[in-house]
Amino acid sequence: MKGILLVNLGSPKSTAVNDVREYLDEFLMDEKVIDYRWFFRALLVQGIILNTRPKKSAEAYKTVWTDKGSPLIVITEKIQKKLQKVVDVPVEIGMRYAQPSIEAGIQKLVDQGVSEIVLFPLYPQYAMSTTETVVEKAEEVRKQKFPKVKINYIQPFYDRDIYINCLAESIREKLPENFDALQFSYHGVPERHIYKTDPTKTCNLNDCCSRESNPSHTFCYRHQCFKTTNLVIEKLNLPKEKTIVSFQSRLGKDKWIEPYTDETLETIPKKGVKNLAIVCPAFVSDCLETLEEISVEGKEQFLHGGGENFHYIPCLNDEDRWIEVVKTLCEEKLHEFYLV
Ligand SMILES: C=CC1=C(C)c2cc3[nH]c(cc4nc(cc5[nH]c(cc1n2)c(C)c5CCC(=O)O)C(CCC(=O)O)=C4C)c(C)c3C=C
Ligand SMILES: [Fe+2]
Ligand SMILES: [Fe+2]
Repeated sequence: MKGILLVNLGSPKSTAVNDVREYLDEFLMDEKVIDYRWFFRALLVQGIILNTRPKKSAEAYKTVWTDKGSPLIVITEKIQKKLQKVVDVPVEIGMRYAQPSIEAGIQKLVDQGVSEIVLFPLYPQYAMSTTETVVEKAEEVRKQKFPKVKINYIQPFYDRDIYINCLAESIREKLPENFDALQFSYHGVPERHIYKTDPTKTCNLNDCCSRESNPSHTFCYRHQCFKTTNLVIEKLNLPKEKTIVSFQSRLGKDKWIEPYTDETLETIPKKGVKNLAIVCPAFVSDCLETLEEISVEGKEQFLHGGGENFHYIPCLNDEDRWIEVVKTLCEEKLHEFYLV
């Protein structure tokens, strides 16, 4: 029997500082996220970051937390429930970090008689710190705990027509009547991650990422963000000069991919952008990084820089048109089980 596992990043189990610390410890000690050798990673994460960040992050989580828990998990559960209504195989969720874990999700499917799983990492663009770590973790769990189970992974869908149409329509509906620019703010990654995962060693992180084709693009997160943006802009018929791409959520002292969202928000009002619409297409569900970092902090940065109107466009969340896309992508992979 077949089943579907939707995998998202995960959140702390509560906004208590200790729970946030435990979550950040698991997340940041993942060598696909902070890719230093164990000793240096432990020194940075456990010796420095975990001394101060959990308190600050817990405060931020408190501002977005709902009665039912973290927005990211609540929304992923809503996607699961809606998808379950339109497909005829069991659907479960698993988080890369904290609970409900990937292992718990697979166990629930196995308990329902599933032996062939379509696993959907809920990230449109490929990154070592998202897609790759999910696949690695799921394979580790499968080999250790469920050796008889087969898993088929859904690939990044950043340029798929069905996804682009869905994202463009969702943005179109929510765009305010008057805006000077539409900003696409993607989660950032350290530059080093892109060089590391580029098997062709051809990406220079400059104009290369915006070229139409280059062998490095399959694993270039920066290119995939540009591509999603360009395809959406085309669908929306927007002039390119009216759009901005930037990368948010930097952590630590390394160089991250540019341009940075916070700096952009502070400077664009001086260049004439007073009315801004902003969307975050690296996230399929709203979460701390969109609801707090962009909607609250980002808005302050923009207004502080001289901006007048800041309009945040929510993620796809559990919109029906997005559930249709999830269904189609899952069904494609479910069918592949019949072909092998
Ligand atoms: C959308 C894709 C994501 C990428 C790429 C990504 C890379 C990445 N993130 C960190 C550090 C942190 N990220 C945090 C939160 C967070 N990150 C993503 C997604 C991506 N991260 C999401 C969906 C969330 C929100 C989780 C939630 O519960 O709502 C955090 C925790 C919050 C905080 O303290 O600010 C950290 C830390 C790194 C280092 C990284 C790439 C190397
Ligand atoms: Fe992150
Ligand atoms: Fe690139």
